[in-house]
Amino acid sequence: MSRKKRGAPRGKGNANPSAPEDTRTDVVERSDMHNERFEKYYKAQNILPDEEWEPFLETMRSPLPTTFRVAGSRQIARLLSDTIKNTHVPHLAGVVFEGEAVSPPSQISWYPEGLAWQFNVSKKVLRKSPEFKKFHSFLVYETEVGNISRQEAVSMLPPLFLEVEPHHRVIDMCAAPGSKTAQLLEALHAHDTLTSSSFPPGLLIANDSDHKRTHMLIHQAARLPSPALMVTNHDASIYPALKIPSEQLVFPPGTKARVAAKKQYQLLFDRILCDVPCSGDGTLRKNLGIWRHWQPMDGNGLHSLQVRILQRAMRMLKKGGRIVYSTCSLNPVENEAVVAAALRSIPGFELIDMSNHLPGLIHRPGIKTWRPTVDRSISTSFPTYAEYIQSLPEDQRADSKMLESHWPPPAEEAESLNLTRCMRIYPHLQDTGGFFIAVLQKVPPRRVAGQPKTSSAPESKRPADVVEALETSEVKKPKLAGEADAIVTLADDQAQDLEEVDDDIQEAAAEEPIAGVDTAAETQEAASSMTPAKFQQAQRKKGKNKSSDGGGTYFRENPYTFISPNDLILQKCIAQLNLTSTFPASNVLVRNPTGEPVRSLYLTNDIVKDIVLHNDYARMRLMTCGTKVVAKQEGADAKRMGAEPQFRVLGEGLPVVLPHIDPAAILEADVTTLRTFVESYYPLCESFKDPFKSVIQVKDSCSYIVRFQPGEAAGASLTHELVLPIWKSNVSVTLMIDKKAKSALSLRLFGEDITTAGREAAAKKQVQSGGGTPDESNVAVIPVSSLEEEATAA
Ligand SMILES: C[S@@+](CC[C@H](N)C(=O)[O-])C[C@H]1O[C@@H](n2cnc3c(N)ncnc32)[C@H](O)[C@@H]1O
Repeated sequence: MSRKKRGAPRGKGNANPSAPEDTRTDVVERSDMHNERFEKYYKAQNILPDEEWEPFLETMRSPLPTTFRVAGSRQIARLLSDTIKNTHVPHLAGVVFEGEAVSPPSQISWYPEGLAWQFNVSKKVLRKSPEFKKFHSFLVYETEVGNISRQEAVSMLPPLFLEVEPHHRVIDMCAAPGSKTAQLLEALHAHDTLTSSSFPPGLLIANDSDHKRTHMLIHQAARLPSPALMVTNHDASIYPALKIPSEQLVFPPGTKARVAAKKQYQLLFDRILCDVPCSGDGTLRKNLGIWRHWQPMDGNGLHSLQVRILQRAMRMLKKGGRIVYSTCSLNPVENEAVVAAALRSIPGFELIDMSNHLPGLIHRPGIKTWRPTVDRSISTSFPTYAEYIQSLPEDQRADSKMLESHWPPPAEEAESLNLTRCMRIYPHLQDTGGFFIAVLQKVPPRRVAGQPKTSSAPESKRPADVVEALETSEVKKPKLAGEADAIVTLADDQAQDLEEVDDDIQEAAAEEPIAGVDTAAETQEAASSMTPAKFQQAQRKKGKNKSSDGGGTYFRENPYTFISPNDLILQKCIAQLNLTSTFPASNVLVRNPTGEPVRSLYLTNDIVKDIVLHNDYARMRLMTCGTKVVAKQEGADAKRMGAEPQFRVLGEGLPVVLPHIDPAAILEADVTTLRTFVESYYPLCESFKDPFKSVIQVKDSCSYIVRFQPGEAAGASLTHELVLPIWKSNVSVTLMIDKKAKSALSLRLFGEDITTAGREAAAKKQVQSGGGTPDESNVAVIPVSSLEEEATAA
């Protein structure tokens, strides 16, 4: 019988960002895969017709197929997907392991352009079958370098329903660990080419309330460096209103320039993802411990936070904008109930029908009625909230943890909310996890013939009494450790900030700055009249008086300082790296207490710059923004050259700066040259063949960019050009890419890991498996180290 480890139910630990992750690893046998409460509760919810109940449970008990997405820019993704289709799949077709046929990977039918794959192969096959072993190491390496993202199939859905475009302003409210953030970033960078990254005009803010988990986001995002990315660390339900300068907006005719220049506007978003913390019972197939611990009060307890996060998102959305609300729970209390509560409390939104958006995706409509339970054992349930409240002794009513919004709205209203437009994904339908998605739209401005574009459209209001009834009833019940109150009161607080900036024309006409937020003038004044260190000190002081959001901890990150385009070091860098006049020198920032360009330079696009300049970074709880493109070369070689700092383009930042590098400064090379670079850490200049050898030998010690042209040689076929950074020392040259990226490249080009590290690892394995002493000629003398260390040593 197979033994499985228990994983952390999604959202359990997440709901409380300060709660430690559940890392217990108790073992769950297949015979333990039953939970009476689960079955009783979901049968009562009527989520499935009777005849589907057994297939549903049976699928829940079977292992989830391995699924992955080919990531990166579209062109890279297509290329890699073609490699899988044309090289790996034929190689894996017809594999027989221990007498049984094993199916090769197949494309997920509903994923656009066939860029997502799945296979159902046991670990034993992956480890022991030579064919699958090779495929497995291909996956491992490509995952390491960010070209492949292992992600549950259903988790790929929300970004697809958001339909992000490069100009969109997007926020991912609960983003960590960041698999969906990566997808959103890819959509923002859809116009990238194989070798260079675009500067999309749009924005992606990836937020998570858990400070530690925001570092996962930063790590994940480093795989697709973007000048349009910001990572913040806030409680999404009270996400602060961010300001952008007025120049970004169109003013109605007649607006005085003085008024326009003074005005700050709240940044509203085109697309918002609310992939909220949830009880996670849709992940039962991989988080087997849920079988033991599932109980309905988890969902009941999360409902309030989920509503508040969705309400906050609705307050931050542009007219015509779109929100995707998703959970990996099947519980209507965390799904339709949340959507209904949010729609009832904030007018002007509607659920949109996207049931045909992904042909091939099988899903079921949202449900219009459900039956919340009020105790762990599901022994009591009430058809309506009123009946439930009546059942309680009067002195206990105020302490009840259940809200009216846990119950379905009256039938007629449930109908008018179009809850059936929500989408439920059940595991047995397409061999996936369980999932829920709702797509909400803020009703777009209605254009009246002859009216100017900036005019405000009338809100499509739901009957005021309905909304009021819901809000009043919720306000009356402070429950769940103060959460219930917050559903409405927090949203209302912020509504004062936000609603007046809802319509373009109103925004432009209003003279008053947004209530409750520092004005940009204040921030700019503070920033310009203080050194960054003093500014940070002032923030610290502020922090002492008022505990911050996002976990209530004081915010300790370094400040962000945009350096002058005329800064001497920046100018030197521009000259050294042969950057042309198109390089956006005024969008370069540094992150350190002094605000000097001492180590690394980051590049942002204009909207990120505007946000950083007009908002207090500590109030934003900004963890990072833009992308690191240039770093000071710290090696002995650089030091030998005197006090003059030397800078080099970072591999991760190269696609972003490449369009701004003088083409004449880019060195040309072929596949044979590439092989020499891949085979050793520091190939001597003389070990290359001409013409590259003569070119590199006479170069000064410095950072250079090499363009490797497509071609076939040295046992490899390079199908597309490759542009990589190198560092030239006195007599040797180093390829400045991470050693894992180098191994991945080697595998892709040469079919094996010919890097020093790869050969060392293979030799070690050979010794361990009793294969004898490795062939000395194949083993490098230089110990395996990270590339940063290698570069330093160079
Ligand atoms: C379901 S996970 C998100 C998964 C993520 N979207 C992805 O695709 O990788 C929920 C996340 O919400 C975060 N979270 C929990 N409460 C939050 C809150 N109040 N505000 C923002 N994030 C929160 C958790 O830390 C967790 O990372």
